[in-house]
Amino acid sequence: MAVISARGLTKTFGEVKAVSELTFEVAEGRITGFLGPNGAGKTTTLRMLLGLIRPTSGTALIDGRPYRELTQPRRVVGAMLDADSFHPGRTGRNHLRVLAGTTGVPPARIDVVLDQVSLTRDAGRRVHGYSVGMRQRLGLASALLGDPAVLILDEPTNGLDPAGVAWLRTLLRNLASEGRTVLVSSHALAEVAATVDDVVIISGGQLQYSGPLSDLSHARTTLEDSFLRLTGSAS
Ligand SMILES: Nc1ncnc2c1ncn2[C@@H]1O[C@H](COP(=O)(O)OP(=O)(O)OP(=O)(O)O)[C@@H](O)[C@H]1O
Repeated sequence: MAVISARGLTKTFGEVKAVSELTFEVAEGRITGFLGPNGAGKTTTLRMLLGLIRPTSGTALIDGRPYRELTQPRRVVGAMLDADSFHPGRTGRNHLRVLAGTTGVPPARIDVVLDQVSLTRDAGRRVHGYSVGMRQRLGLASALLGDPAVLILDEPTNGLDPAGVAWLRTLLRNLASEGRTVLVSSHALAEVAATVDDVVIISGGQLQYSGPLSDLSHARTTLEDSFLRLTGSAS
């Protein structure tokens, strides 16, 4: 059974059909890139997977159940959608402490995830003084706090410097090799090509491709070539 599965997933906002009849699966133990041009419907899809908005029709399942029906959702799924949603007056460590308290995660996990994202040294600083990359790392730490089997990350490389991007690539690979399911949306196609096993590409809310990266990009065709062709965005 696929760990993440979308079946006929559709969302309309008034006149706008943001996501249309989307069907795809995301396998465990692999990194899957979720790609599409601006406005393609990626964030809307991720928000439906995470139970933040209700599909107009179709289903979004994690471990065979809608997110809202998972008994301990934070322990099953770690998500990073908006890395800028922290209380600015809290320190990084306090943010994680509050999150651990509300989600029933053992406090001992706080030091583990701070170390995992290399934020231990800055954990006592208030978030309003954090750089963009440090906020991204805190977002990742929050996603990892419940030691989840599934990670859903929206643009996690945003604001990371080149060393940070390389670090994230290794982190995601390690998480996948532990058997976790990793779904990552991104516009950074060269980085995606260097990181993922599978890709799901959408455009105009509709599925354009779902499958192994190796079927899309090879010696003469880059992921960017395929993306531009599949999404009709070639100029
Ligand atoms: N709450 C909302 N109300 C109205 N329209 C919305 C809402 N959320 C998203 N949309 C519309 O749905 C479409 C898909 O938006 P979405 O944010 O999912 O795209 P995206 O692929 O994540 O884009 P980007 O790469 O620019 O972040 C867009 O036309 C957007 O304007």
